[in-house]
Amino acid sequence: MKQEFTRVAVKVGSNVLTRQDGTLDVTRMSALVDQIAELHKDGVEVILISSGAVASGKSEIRTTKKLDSVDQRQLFSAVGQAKLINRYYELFRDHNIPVGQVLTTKESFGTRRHYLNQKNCMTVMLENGVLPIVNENDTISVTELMFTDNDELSGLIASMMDAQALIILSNIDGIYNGSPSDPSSSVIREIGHGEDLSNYIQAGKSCFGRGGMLTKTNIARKVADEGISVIIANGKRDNILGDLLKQPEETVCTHFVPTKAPVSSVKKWIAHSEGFAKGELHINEQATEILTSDHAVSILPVGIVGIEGEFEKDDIVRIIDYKGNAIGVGKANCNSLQAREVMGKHGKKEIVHYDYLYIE
Ligand SMILES: Nc1ncnc2c1ncn2[C@@H]1O[C@H](COP(=O)(O)OP(=O)(O)O)[C@@H](O)[C@H]1O
Ligand SMILES: N[C@@H](CCC(=O)OP(=O)(O)O)C(=O)O
Repeated sequence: MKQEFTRVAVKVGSNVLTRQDGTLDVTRMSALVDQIAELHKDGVEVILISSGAVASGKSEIRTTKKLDSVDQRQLFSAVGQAKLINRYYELFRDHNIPVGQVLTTKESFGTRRHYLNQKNCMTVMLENGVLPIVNENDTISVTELMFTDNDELSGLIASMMDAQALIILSNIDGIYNGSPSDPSSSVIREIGHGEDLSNYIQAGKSCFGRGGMLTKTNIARKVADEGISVIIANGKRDNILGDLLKQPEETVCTHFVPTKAPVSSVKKWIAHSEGFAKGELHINEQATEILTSDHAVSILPVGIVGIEGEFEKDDIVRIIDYKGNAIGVGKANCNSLQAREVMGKHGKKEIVHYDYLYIE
């Protein structure tokens, strides 16, 4: 069945854009740009999340002394991102498509205000026919401030921009039900809600990639659970984007089937904000039971048995069940001092309202 998407996020991994010797594969880039331009002409809004800054900078610079990994990444990405965006600018210009660069950091998703600022920036670009090309700002994102990889970033962008589909292009046809190098394994074509893939995923990743298949599958599931179709496919195959959208049945890929439940914009933001949690709410067995059922409930002080960390009103807090497992995240309705005062008491206002709560 032909897919009728009007807004898609396309993520292109480092290894799709990089030749074996580490140089930028401009032929591949050009082929992908032609395909995206085709979608654009068909009226599909595309947001491109492109890796490749570090890899393309590496081949430009010869360092005289040995650099540590942070210095290398900062140096190569500073040079490489300029080269990458310049290439995209020229390639899209041949199709009369204006492009704009959006460089972001994990921190820029941490507060709702920053989040909405970024959303507004990309919305206004799309409204004016400008194709956003997004990457992490690798020059200033280091260690714990970094995204795991651009899969994580692409999930946030697809969710934030209410894309109907996220297409993750890697150097492999999809997720295999065994080692990809084993001839007896094959690509899993469809993955539904709650399917456990941990037995299939190997720890290895391609030589220029950062996260590997495990982060891809975790992100893919989370995004699909927000109602967005996620497709993992091979960006090195000719005309892959056109084939995925126009003849999906005949095109090899892994499709994470989206859940039907609509998810509000605030909940989508909260779902991806685990990394910004400032504190923890520990809840009792009864509260755990009701929160993990299908009921829409808020977290009341009476169900809280412990509070860790210091947080302000509107900060993100992690929800920990009575067995000590992290089961979700929410936006606190008060600061940690006020929460401690009412903890365990009946008849008090909720600490996390249902609309600002995401349980996995
Ligand atoms: N079950 C699996 N199916 C497919 N690929 C797998 C599997 N387990 C591990 N991988 C590895 O994951 C790699 C893709 O992830 P990654 O290197 O992060 O790519 P990218 O740079 O495109 O994000 C593949 O090249 C493959 O080596
Ligand atoms: N932001 C980095 C890419 C990070 C990365 O390697 O991501 P991925 O392609 O998902 O493995 C860059 O442009 O070099």
